[in-house]
Formats: sequence, C-alpha cells, structure tokens
Amino acid sequence: MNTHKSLRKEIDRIDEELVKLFEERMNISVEVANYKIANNIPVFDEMREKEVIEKNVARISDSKLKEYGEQFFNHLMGLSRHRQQELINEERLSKD
Ligand SMILES: C=C(O[C@@H]1C=C(C(=O)O)C=C[C@H]1O)C(=O)O
Repeated sequence: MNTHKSLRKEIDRIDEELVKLFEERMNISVEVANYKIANNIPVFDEMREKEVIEKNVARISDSKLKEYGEQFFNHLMGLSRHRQQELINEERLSKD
C-alpha cells in the first residue's frame, strides 16, 4: 500500500474511534439538557467550559497543538450547547 493510502487508513481508524466518543459525549450532553430543563438551569456555563478547556489543553503534550486543542474543545462544546438548546426549544414548543 502506498504511504498516502496507509496514512488515510490510520486516519479512518482514528475517526471511527472519534465518532463513537463524539456520539457518547453528545448523548451525555442530552442527559445534562434534561437535567437543566427539570431544574431551570441555563445552557451555557462559562466557568465549566473554561475548566474543560484548561484541563484538556494541559493534557496536550505538543505545545504547537495547544491552540488547535482549544479550538477543538470550543467547537465541541458549541455543538453540545446547540444540541441542548434544540432540546430545550422542543420541550418549550411541546408545552404550547
Ligand atoms: C454539558 C454542559 O453544558 C454546556 C456544554 C458543556 C460541554 O459540552 O462540555 C459545558 C458546559 C455548558 O456550557 C454542562 O453544563 O455540563
């Protein structure tokens, strides 16, 4: 197999793991949304998001990747918040 092909195979293997973890994380976020709905808690928690970024960026060993890691987590949490808001909106509509 040529190098490009074999590297893409490695990326495919990593993506497969990422997708599982992404789905798992988003499903937990849905559970958090249900807790927030039941307890009337806002979706966005700035302090928690700062903690998540700080903790995880510190885990990245390559200093050149830290900025990318920060963006990755910002995007990930943005999607998580978006999904939570979608559920909250659906819940509100179902009560109208
Ligand atoms: C999942 C939560 O909701 C939001 C999304 C977060 C995340 O995806 O990690 C973190 C904080 C909140 O802004 C939470 O409050 O824990």
